[in-house]
Amino acid sequence: MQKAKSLDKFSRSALSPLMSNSKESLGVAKFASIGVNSLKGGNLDYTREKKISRKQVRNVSCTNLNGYLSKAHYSSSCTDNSTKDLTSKLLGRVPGFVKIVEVGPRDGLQNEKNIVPAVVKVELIKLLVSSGLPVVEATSFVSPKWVPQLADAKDVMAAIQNVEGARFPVLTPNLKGFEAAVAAGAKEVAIFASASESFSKSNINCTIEDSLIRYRDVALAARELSIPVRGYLSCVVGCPVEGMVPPSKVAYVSKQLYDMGCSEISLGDTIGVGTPGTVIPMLEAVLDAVPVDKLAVHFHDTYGQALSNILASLQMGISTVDSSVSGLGGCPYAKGASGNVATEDVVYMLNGLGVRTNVDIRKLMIAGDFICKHLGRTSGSKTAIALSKTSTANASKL
Ligand SMILES: CC(C)(COP(=O)([O-])OP(=O)([O-])OC[C@H]1O[C@@H](n2cnc3c(N)ncnc32)[C@H](O)[C@@H]1OP(=O)([O-])[O-])[C@@H](O)C(=O)NCCC(=O)NCCSC(=O)C[C@@](C)(O)CC(=O)[O-]
Repeated sequence: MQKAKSLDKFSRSALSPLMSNSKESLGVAKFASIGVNSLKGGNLDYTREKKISRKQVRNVSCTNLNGYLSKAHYSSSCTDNSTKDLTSKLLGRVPGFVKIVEVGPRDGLQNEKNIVPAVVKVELIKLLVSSGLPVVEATSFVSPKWVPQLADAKDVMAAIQNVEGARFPVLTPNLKGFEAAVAAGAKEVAIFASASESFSKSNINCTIEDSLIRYRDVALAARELSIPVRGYLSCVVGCPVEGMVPPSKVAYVSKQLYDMGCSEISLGDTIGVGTPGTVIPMLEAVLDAVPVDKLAVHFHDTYGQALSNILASLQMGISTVDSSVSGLGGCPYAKGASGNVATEDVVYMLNGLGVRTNVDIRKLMIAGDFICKHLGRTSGSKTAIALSKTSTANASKL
């Protein structure tokens, strides 16, 4: 029901102007080419399009980049009615507010070979919180033999007990981890299943069904303490071993996580192979099983597709997006997995769409700068790189 409603609205508002048949999954691939052709072919007058662009550029230049950094450059500044119509047709379902779940301190660092001292992790968390991020995943209570980088989970949690302004969920793979997390002061936890058998085995050393049995125990224990549980689902479009993962499998495991009481289910493209052509059919299937307001998306950016996939997800009504500052990240048990989509890039896109996040991109860049300096590498965020090159005069106005 939920999906029918959401997709109906989705295809009417977002896809229908560009798709010949929104019922066909394959149409998604057509979507791009039909869209481009019709725009080029005369549905939109090319000259007028150029004028609009110039006007937008004027608007942007007179606000010294602020149009791109803090508000929609389309919404208030653009007065052309037909452009507004097209914009609202294409972006009509994009929510007005998106909750960003920052996973940098956990997903971003778990794959780092050199141990990052707890004090650096704590400072990173504090900087991220001060940028306005509402949720910062702090660490994992997993086996230190499996993920040595996060063996200091207890110390990190102890140091952020008095940090206010954000929630700090932590990963717990089993009851042992859950109990340790609660003892360390965690008020929210996350469990992590997979839609691929091979990945389940390599990441948590058990089958999908066995992991669900374990996670039901964790969910039950959490319910008794009124602790919210987020459910991650990995490999939602592709697995490093099995290749393509069928949407029906993703929908099945999502439903299991939802039924055991997960307050949110985060759909992870663990190895970043998805495109809107595979992500949309996957989301269609999941929306059959789980209400849209319980879903989050978690894209790695291996093939540079993360922002397109996020936009498609927003157009389908999803309003929670995971990302990692400076694009840090990767899963030690997913061969080929690269960094998460960079939080700075997500915030920049959302600002451009007029979507609120309450995140201050300048402060976010300070957090990114801090951790990149510590790791001795350049940022994986195109936005951070571009903005750091703007003149000091402009940067001070961000
Ligand atoms: C699940 C296990 C523990 C099974 O690992 P196992 O070896 O099958 O577990 P076991 O029960 O046989 O225990 C082995 C040892 O680990 C200990 N142990 C057992 N549990 C814990 C615990 N919670 N905390 C601390 N220690 C623990 C246990 O006490 C024992 O210690 P020993 O007797 O050998 O000294 C292991 O496979 C594990 O820790 N896996 C975690 C892997 C991981 O963290 N992966 C990355 C996160 S998932 C991800 O990144 C994807 C995501 C979420 O970002 C979304 C996406 O992008 O797709």
